[in-house]
Amino acid sequence: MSVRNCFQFIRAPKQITKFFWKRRKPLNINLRRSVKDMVAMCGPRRAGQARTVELNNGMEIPFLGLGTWGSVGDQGTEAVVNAVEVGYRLIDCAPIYQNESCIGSGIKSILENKVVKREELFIISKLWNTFHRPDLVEEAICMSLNDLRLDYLDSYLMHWPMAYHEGETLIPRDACGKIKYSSVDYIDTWKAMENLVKLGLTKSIGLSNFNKEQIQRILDISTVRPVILQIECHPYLTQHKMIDYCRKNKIVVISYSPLGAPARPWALRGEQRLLDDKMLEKLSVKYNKTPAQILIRYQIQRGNVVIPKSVTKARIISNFDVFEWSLEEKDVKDLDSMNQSKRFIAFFRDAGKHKYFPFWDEF
Ligand SMILES: NC(=O)C1=CN([C@@H]2O[C@H](COP(=O)(O)OP(=O)(O)OC[C@H]3O[C@@H](n4cnc5c(N)ncnc54)[C@H](OP(=O)(O)O)[C@@H]3O)[C@@H](O)[C@H]2O)C=CC1
Ligand SMILES: O=C1CO[C@H](CO)[C@@H](O)[C@@H]1O
Repeated sequence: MSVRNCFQFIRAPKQITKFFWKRRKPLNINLRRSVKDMVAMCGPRRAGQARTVELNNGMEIPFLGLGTWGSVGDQGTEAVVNAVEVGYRLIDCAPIYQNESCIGSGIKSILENKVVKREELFIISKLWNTFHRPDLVEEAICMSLNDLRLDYLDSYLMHWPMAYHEGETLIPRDACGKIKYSSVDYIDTWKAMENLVKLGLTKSIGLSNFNKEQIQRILDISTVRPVILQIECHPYLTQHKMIDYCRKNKIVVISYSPLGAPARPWALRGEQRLLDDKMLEKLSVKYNKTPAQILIRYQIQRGNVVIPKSVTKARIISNFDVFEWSLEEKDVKDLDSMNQSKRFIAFFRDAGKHKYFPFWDEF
C-alpha cells in the first residue's frame, strides 16, 4: 500500500463521522479505535517493509532484484518472465554474462504482454572492462540496449575499475594465457559515462567492485554522482566499513552473490558453502524460512538492495517472500558475527596484478 493510499484510509473515519453527524443518530461504534486499527494495518508496511529505496538523484530502486549471471538461453528468458510475474521489478544484467539478448527476450515479452510498463522496471547493465576507453563507452551501452531491447537503462555501472585491452575478445589473453591490460584510468571512463546520462541512454550511473579510495577519486571529480555501488556481500563478507562509507556519501549498496555464489564450486576452494552454515540452519528452523530467505532478508534489513540469481521458478517465488516478516535484531547481529572477510568473487587470477585491482586494500 502506498503512503498516499494509507492516508486516504486514515481519513475515511472522519468522513464517516461527518456523515453520521448529519444524520444526528448516535453511533454504536468506537471510531477512535477503528482509526487506530487502520493505522496499525498501514503501519508495518510503511515503517519496516518498504519495497524500494531512494537513490541520491531522486529515483527509487527496488530492494530486491533478479541476478542473471549464468541464466542462459530459454531458462534466462523464462526466469525474467517468471520473476516479473511474481513481483520483481529490478533485473541486474551485464554483457560479460553473454546472455543479454535472452534477458532482453524476457523483457520484451513482459512489456508486450503488458504485465508491467517500462517505467515500472529498474534495469541495470554494466560497462565491461574492454570498453573503458572513453570513445568506446557509448558503443558499449548501445550494444547492451540493443540486446536488452530497451531505449534506456535505469542504471549503468562500471563493472570493475580495471581496463582490459580493447578489442573483440571480452577476456583478452596473451600467448602465455595472461590477461592483457589497458592503461585507461577509470576517471576518464567515468567522464564518458556521465555523458550517457546527458544523452538519455541511462537515467543514472554507478560503480561495481570499487574500493573506498577509488570511489573517493570518482566523487572528487564527478559532475554526475554515482548512485549505486554493487559489491559482493553476505554474512561471510559483511562489508560493514564499506556500507558505512557509502551511506555517508549517499550511495546505495547492492549486494551481489548474497547466497554465497553456490554455482561457483571453484570459488569455495573446498570450504563449506554459506547456504550450509549451521547458523543459517538454526535461523531457518526458528523462522520457518529457507536459508536463502534468511540471507536475502538479512540484506534488506541492513538497507541494502539484493539481487539473488535463480532460474528455478519455485526459488524465484520463495526468494521473493521476504517482505512480510523480519529478523530480530539479535539474529541480524549473529549473522554479522559470521564475517570472515571471505570473497567468493575474488578475480585475483584475472586481474590481481592490474594497478587498479580493488581488493588489496582493507575496503
Ligand atoms: N558486479 C559483479 O561483479 C557481480 C555481480 N553479480 C550479480 O549478482 C547476482 C547474484 O550473484 P550470484 O553470484 O549469481 O550468486 P547468488 O548468491 O545469487 O547464488 C545464485 C545461485 O544460488 C542458487 N539459488 C537461488 N535461490 C536459491 C535457493 N532459494 N536455495 C538454494 N539455492 C538457490 C541458484 O541456482 P538456480 O539458478 O539453479 O536456482 C544459483 O546457482 C548475479 O547473478 C549477478 O547478476 C554476481 C557476481 C559479481
Ligand atoms: O559479475 C560477474 C559475475 O561473476 C564473474 C566471475 O565468476 C565476475 O567476473 C563478474 O564480475
